[in-house]
Amino acid sequence: MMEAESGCVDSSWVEDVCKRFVDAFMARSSNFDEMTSLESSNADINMPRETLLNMVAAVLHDKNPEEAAEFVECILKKVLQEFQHRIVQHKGQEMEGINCIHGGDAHKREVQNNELNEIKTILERTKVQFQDFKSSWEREMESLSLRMHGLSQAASEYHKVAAENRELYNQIQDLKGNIRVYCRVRPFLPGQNNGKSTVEFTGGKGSIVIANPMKPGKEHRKSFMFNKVFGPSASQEEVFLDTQPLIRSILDGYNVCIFAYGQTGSGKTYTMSGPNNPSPSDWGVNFRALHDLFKISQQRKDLIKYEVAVQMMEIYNEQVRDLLCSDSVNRKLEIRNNSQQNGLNVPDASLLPVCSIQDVMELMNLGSKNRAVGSTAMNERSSRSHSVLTIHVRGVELASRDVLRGCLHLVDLAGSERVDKSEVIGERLREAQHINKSLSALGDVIAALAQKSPHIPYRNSKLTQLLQDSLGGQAKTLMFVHVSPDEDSYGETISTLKFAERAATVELGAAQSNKESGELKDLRDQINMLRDALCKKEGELDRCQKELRMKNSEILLEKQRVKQSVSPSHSGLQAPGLGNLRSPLEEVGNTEIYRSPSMAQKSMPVLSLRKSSSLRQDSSLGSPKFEEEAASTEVCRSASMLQKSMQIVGLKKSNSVRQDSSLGLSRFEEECLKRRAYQNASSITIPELLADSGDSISTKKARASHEGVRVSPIPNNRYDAVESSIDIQLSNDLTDSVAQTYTAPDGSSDVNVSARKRLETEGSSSLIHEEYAEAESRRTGMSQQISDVRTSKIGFGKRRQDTERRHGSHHQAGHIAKKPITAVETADGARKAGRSFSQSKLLKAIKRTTEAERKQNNVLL
Ligand SMILES: Nc1ncnc2c1ncn2[C@@H]1O[C@H](COP(=O)(O)OP(=O)(O)OP(=O)(O)O)[C@@H](O)[C@H]1O
Repeated sequence: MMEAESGCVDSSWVEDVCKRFVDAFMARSSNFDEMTSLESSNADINMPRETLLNMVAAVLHDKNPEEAAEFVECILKKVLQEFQHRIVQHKGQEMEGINCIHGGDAHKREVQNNELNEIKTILERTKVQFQDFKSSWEREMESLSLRMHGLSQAASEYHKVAAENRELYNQIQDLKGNIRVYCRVRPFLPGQNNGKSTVEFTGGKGSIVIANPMKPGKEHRKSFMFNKVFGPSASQEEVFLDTQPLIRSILDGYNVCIFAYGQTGSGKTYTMSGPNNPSPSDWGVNFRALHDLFKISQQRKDLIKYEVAVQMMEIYNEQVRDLLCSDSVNRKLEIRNNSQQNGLNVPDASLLPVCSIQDVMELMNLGSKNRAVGSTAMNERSSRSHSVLTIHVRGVELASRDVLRGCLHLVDLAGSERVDKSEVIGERLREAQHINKSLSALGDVIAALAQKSPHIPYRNSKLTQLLQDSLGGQAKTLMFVHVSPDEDSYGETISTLKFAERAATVELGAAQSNKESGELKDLRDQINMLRDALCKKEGELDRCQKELRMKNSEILLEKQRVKQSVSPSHSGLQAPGLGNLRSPLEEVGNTEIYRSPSMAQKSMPVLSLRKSSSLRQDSSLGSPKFEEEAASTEVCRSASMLQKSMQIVGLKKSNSVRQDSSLGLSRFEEECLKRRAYQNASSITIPELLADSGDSISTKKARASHEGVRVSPIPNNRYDAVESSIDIQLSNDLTDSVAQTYTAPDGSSDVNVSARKRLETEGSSSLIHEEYAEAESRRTGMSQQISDVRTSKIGFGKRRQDTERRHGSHHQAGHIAKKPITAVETADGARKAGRSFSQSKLLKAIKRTTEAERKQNNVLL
């Protein structure tokens, strides 16, 4: 081996040395080869050989040969150690299993133990590290949660503030009463050009930008602002979400109107009702609103009791039709303006109560079937009428009994359309013209309202008439304006949005709740009740007045008839029709009427009854009691007649026959005797004439006529007296009695003709029976007296002398007739003076007197 010139070792020498060392090294490491008996292992070992050669060569090439051996050995040792260590590490895992199976030797076990210990140490270290990490993580989490809590609080505050803001905004809207406008863009329909849309932008804050497809460029874009804009992807639920607060306010007594406006086919019906046969997720505003109504009313059921009823109608060709009625085509309805009390603008339309959403769906299906729809080029199922679904809610607060009335109009307008585009003809064309006319009337109303014009032309169409309360009243009004995204509809879209923009500026004034307090309701009910009662009474009064007029005219007629019959030219003794001179039924006293206590009291003056405490308008007053009083009245009447009779015969009005309870019985009997004397005197007048001259009546009449003596039993002024008398019946009775007495010269005169007639005409009232009985007894008494006179002629001459002395001999017959008239007037006057009889005593007295008279007559006979 030779040294290099530069002092460096020769390369061949290096190579040789390297080789030897590497071989030695490889020999020492042969035990590893055994361990790795695999083929592949050789390749692995060959590799270090090359590497070792290179390494050793690299180390040795600048070393002296003396130091080389030592140096290389040292390196190789180190390399070997490292190699062994690595081999152990590398193979350790594989050997582990084998050592376990075969028990392994102690060394291996030791290695394993070492490794295990090492692993344990690592594990312990890792544990400690993990603990540290955990505690630091916990600390971090804690601080994070604190921060999160703060953030969530801030978020909730934000939501609260946002909700408050919205509420305040709505309140401002309510106060101003603006018509709220929500805009909805329909998606492209299957088959439509999806590529080009006129709607360029829709913003969450209510802005929408429409681009002109024919003129690109910024200047041809138009933007509009509304309360809310829903893009084509907005779901039915999203659309309804902002409508919900309005539904709640219906239950608080507000009137709400939601109407859908837009060109034909833009999605109005879809928004309001949903597609045909909708699933709950497709439900339109109508169903959702009612669903909410029932839900909220159910939640409030412990506080307020709600009743919900539904009306559904349509305006087709300017006619309002009931959609819930089978005969809707023929039944035309009228619209009443100016908020009716019950909130019904169309009171004649069917109003059906509903309790659940199912009821509503059934009714709406029925209504939809009855609605006028047709196919146009623009829409396969186009609504040809404006449909109005009205929900009436009435709630009664259980505690205060306050009444809330709310009403919701859901209006799906027919679509505006260009007749050339919709290619309609015939009936469809007529419908389109009506639709466009009414929509333009709506536009006029909106324009007038926006300009605060003094005249709002509501009456120009049925549609504006129907919406009058919602557009000009105190309702909350929301308009859904619909646009189609397709390019063809650009013109209609712009005009629709302009219309909506104008509508948004309309201020309706603050909405007002229809709440009626319980007390007010009671008072109103009372007023209504009293008004009804008053109407009834007025009706009765009218009827009574009519009857009274009729009776008065009857009396007048009767009076004229009687006047004619008793005129001076009429010389007959009999006064024809005198017995018919009757007072009206009420005036003579009908016991049926008197059964009513109030009528009894009223009738007391007629019957000369003293207002008795026992006959007060008291419900305890039994009719028998009254009959008793009425019977006493008859006694009164008899007593009054007695007075009259006494006057007729010229007796001075006696104080002893005062209408006084102190009337003594014996005194009364005395008076009765006098009365009998009168009766004798009065009843014998004509018989006396007959007996005196022996002439017949006709002869007597002829003679009287020749002498210029009027033989009229009742002079004309008698009737004036009758008329002036309150108790016309009393006078009539007396007149009848007297008249009948004169007409029966043979003593068989029927003095009770009038009573019998009354019995026939007025029915079998106990009063008339009594009267009849009394008249009958009087007749018997008079007949008796006539026959008495015939036989005895007691006192005739004296009475005649008295008569002649008072009235002169020429007027004997006339005087006889005149006396009763004066007597009647006097008796009436006395009665009018208000003196009353003690009824029961008088009744007894008269009975006793009659008995006494009868006895006396018998004696006389
Ligand atoms: N938001 C929407 N999503 C899906 N489809 C819609 C939507 N809006 C409308 N449509 C569909 O568009 C079509 C026309 O809608 P719709 O009948 O509601 O229009 P319209 O405005 O009521 O028309 P018209 O005034 O002629 O009655 C229907 O087939 C409907 O299903």
